[in-house]
Parts: sequence; structure tokens; C-alpha cells
Amino acid sequence: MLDKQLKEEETKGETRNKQPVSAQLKSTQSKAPAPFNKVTTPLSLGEGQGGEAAIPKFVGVFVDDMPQNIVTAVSNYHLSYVQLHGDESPVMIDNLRRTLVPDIVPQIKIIKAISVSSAEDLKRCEPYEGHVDLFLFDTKCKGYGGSGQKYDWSVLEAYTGQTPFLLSGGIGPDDIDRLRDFHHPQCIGIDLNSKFETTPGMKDVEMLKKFINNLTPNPSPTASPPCPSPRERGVICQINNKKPHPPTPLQGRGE
Ligand SMILES: O=C(O)c1ccccc1N[C@@H]1O[C@H](COP(=O)(O)O)[C@@H](O)[C@H]1O
Repeated sequence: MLDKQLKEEETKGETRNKQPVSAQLKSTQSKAPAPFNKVTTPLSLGEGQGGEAAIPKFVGVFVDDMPQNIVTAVSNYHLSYVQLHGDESPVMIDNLRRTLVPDIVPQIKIIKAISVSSAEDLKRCEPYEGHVDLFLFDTKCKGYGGSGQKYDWSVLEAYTGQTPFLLSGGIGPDDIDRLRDFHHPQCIGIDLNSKFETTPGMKDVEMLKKFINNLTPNPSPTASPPCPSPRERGVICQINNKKPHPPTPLQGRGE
């Protein structure tokens, strides 16, 4: 049964991989025009590390949205990750998790975006320690994020928290060397967004593939070095599409 379910998930993953974005969603939140749908592929969080095909997972991006909207989206779109890109509090996050786990998505992962321009900004991580699964360090900008701008990644040396993070903010095709040189024990992946778009919201899949292939080495069956860089750990590629699209019901989940 588990095998069957896994096969179905893999098939769906392959199908999704052939499309720029397989489900296109948009949040109806209040403060900012939130980008909403993201697809992560391949996923570095313990998957796809042994040469097996990584299964894409969906990430919903929300900016100060109402918890009930987030829960509805998680359920309708079978999200595996919720990325909170506004001023969501640790209390709100705990409540959201309690609503989702275990009945809706037992394995839900919550990502909190933190906007960064200097080491000082990393202090804002502290209240979230133990409440979120991942941080996403995006570039501080006038809006909530997605500026396409980079910041000085060396400020992240000051991050000594226990929560792993994704490197984010304007990462583009020209950043391969910088990424190879970037090392932090808590960095588990990178976030690719607007720099891989042909038009707003539309990803250039070939450009993404080329970039990911260049960045990630072929996994060696024997080597298991300490892997502190995104290059060695793998890539989380978040493909974002802002166009609304009705949810497609997934099969094989006993629904
Ligand atoms: O993309 C947006 O419009 C956006 C708006 C509000 C919050 C987050 C947003 N985007 C997310 O920001 C990061 C970095 O994107 P980029 O590389 O700078 O384009 C990414 O996670 C986007 O999904």
C-alpha cells in the first residue's frame, strides 16, 4: 500500500516536473499581494540524496494571511510547506501548527521568512526558535520580499541558531560560484525565484535545470563528508507562480 502510494506520488512528481508550475494559486490575504504557490524540486531535506528521484513538494507562501485561509490552502492544495513571509507571531504559528497537525498534514513544515540586511536582523530569529522548522533569509526591502535583490551573505555568519535555513533573495544564474563559496552549517538549501523567470511568475525550467545541474554534484554512494554548503547539501528550488488556478485534487491519499 505504501509502495503504491509512493509510486503514485512519484508519477505526480514527474508530471509536475515537466510543467513550469502545476498548480497556480494566489492568496487572498490582506496586507500585500502575496505570491502564493511554490513548488520545491528537488528537495534536499533528506530526500533525493542517494541518487533517487526527489519528489517535488508544494510550498504555499503567505503574507500575514488569516490562519483559516492558510489551513484551507494547505488542505486544498496538499501543501507540504507553509512559508510565512509577513509579521506572523510565534503564537500564531503554534496555533496554526496545532490546527494542521496531526489531522490535516501531520508532516507540515513551517518556514518563517526573515528579511536581512545586517547581522542585527538575525536577532529577529530568536523568538521563533522552537516554533518553526526553517528560516528563509530574504533580502530586506520596502515590501515583504521577492525583491530580486541580494544582500551580503557574509552577515549570516552571525547566525548561530538551532533552526536550519534557506538562503534566499535574488539568487540568479550568475551566482553559482558565490554559492559554491558560501558555507554555513545551518544552510540546507537555496530559494530560486524571480531571477529564473521569463515573465513575472513564469519560470524558465531549462534555466533552472541547467543551474541546478551545475550546482549540485552527482551524489557519491560512498562519500559522506560533513556538508555545510548548499551545493553539497542539495538545492531547494522554489518555483513560484502568482497566477490563480483552481486546485487539482490529488489521488492515492485515501480521499
Ligand atoms: O515575490 C513576491 O512578490 C513576494 C512578495 C511578498 C513576499 C515574498 C515574495 N516572494 C518571495 O521572496 C523570496 C525571494 O524572492 P526573489 O529571489 O528575491 O525573487 C522568494 O521566496 C519569493 O517567493
